[in-house]
Amino acid sequence: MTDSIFQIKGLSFAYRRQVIYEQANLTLTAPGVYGLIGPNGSGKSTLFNLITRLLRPAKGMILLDGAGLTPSRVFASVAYAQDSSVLYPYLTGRDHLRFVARQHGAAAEKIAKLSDELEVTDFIDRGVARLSLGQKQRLLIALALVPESRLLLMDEPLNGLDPDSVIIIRDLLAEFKTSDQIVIVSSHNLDELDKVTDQLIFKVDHGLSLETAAEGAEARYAELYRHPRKKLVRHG
Ligand SMILES: Nc1ncnc2c1ncn2[C@@H]1O[C@H](COP(=O)(O)OP(=O)(O)OP(=O)(O)O)[C@@H](O)[C@H]1O
Repeated sequence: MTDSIFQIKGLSFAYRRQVIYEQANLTLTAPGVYGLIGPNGSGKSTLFNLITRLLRPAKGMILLDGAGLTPSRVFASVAYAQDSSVLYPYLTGRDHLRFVARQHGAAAEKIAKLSDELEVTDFIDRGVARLSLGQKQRLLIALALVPESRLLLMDEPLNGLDPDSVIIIRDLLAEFKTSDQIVIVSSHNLDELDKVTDQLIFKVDHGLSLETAAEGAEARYAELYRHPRKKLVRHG
């Protein structure tokens, strides 16, 4: 019997010879918002792809509420706001939202509510190919929120967002602090992460480390990853 609600046990994964995870472990015991932090290319998107089974681990288990994440459990319990390449360029935002709502048996009013909250209503009937990066980003987040999944993964949700949109997402994430959903958000915007959570998951070496960074995400980031600047050699 375990009191973990989300657990990664002995996860190993490599792209050919590039090891990304080696015996990585992570245990989350409470719902809420968690920041996922690591430098470019360290393996954050890879982790989301492993959780959602878009990639298969070489070793290890990923458990949600004590049970392994099979494809049908991923469909039922995990929402993934990936990058905008998953959108169909010739379909509109409304087409996407209706499709996801139908797949998950969500009510039509949900689409209107989320469109309103994420301010996608103005461009909801426009083809995705004609949307800006920030508009696509807001649509992706609205899509991920349709099923009210137990586990919500957001890969760089603040990418390309203007300050107003950042505030919308920040307010939205704040609401998850008290819900029974588990939200894992990867972001390089450490100031924004600090505003929504102090529960941070750092990619360290080939593992994961859950910490409450009392001194803030940026200070901890510097300790973990920043290399001392090379001194400039002056000639002459
Ligand atoms: N399909 C793939 N085939 C081979 N290598 C890959 C593949 N996808 C990612 N990688 C490599 O794996 C490493 C981890 O990539 P990943 O996209 O998970 O990092 P990330 O932490 O999400 O990066 P970023 O912060 O830049 O988004 C990188 O070195 C990347 O080049």
